[in-house]
Amino acid sequence: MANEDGLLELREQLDSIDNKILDLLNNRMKLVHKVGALKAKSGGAIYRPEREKSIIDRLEKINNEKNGLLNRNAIEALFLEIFAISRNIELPENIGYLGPQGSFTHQAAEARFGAMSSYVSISSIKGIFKELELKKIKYGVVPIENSSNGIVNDTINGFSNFNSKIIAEVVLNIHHTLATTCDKISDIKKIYSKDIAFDQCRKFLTNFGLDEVELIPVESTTKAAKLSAIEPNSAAICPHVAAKLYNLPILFENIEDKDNNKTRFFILSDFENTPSGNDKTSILVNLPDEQGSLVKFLNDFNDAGINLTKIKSHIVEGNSIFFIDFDGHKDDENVKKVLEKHKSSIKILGSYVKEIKDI
Ligand SMILES: C=C(O[C@@H]1C=C(C(=O)O)C=C[C@H]1O)C(=O)O
Repeated sequence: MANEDGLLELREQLDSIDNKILDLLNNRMKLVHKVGALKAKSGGAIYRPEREKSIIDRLEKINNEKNGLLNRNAIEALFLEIFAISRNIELPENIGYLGPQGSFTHQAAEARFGAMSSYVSISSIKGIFKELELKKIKYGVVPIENSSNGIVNDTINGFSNFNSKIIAEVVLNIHHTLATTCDKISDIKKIYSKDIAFDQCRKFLTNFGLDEVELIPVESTTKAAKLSAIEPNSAAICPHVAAKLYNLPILFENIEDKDNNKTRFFILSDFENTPSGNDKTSILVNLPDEQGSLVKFLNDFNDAGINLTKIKSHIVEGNSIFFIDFDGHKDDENVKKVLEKHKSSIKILGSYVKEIKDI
């Protein structure tokens, strides 16, 4: 009983702290509302990733100085949700993601825009670029590359044909699950998934004798979960969110062969970020078909002290183009000069806060 009394007392203290947190959050939302009104007057962007990053950096620093119990991940999880709710109070805006519902892109969108936002599932990457251009959505979330399968061609094509800007990147660890209503692995007679996911889970399938059962490729892992949920003796290889969506029990988690399977996503919109001090820039480059043109181009970056972090070649309508990432913001003095010199062969896709995780 003495213990129980102690519990009641602690719970009273927690209740009183929660009441204060609620009051503080409401005060914060009142200020956010005023920021929204100012932005409405000036036409300023609602989502300011560089400001959000600087808030999280500041809070992490204070937390560490005070030996707080929270780590960066916890601070980020709490505050990204607060920011997402704040943005909805400033102005609710639609977010389009490459669907279907429960896809990894949906998961990436939720990681940045939180639970309260209004999401639209769009069935193709081109469709996302189109909806952005028509202003039917304010933000679009698309995959750009995966550590096992490389660059996503449809996204590069979208950048060549449309003018949306990259305003943020999100890197997700990709985990697959084996989800099924079967109690035993030996009851599974067929498995639904996307062909890429079968490839990424080969070892697991062989080790559990599942390479002999029928593997049925479908267009999405969400569809795989949906089909398996209603079909006895079947299973799905799908993300956690997709299994949850169809109440499909998860038999095994993290069944992918490589445990560092990551996908990088871009958040697209119609505005440009101001520098945050820790940015990356992405460009598309279409160089003249002459000897040494790529070497000369890259040398100019080197001479300006710019660190190139990625270069991938890609074919668009028979032309070879390069997708390049480098450290820095397009408005940094050294970057500006190089971009200006090559402006006829470059398309700037956006400058955005660099994610800590990389692929
Ligand atoms: C309130 C603002 O708008 C948004 C919400 C933020 C917040 O809740 O702190 C921060 C940046 C913006 O994404 C702002 O720009 O200051």
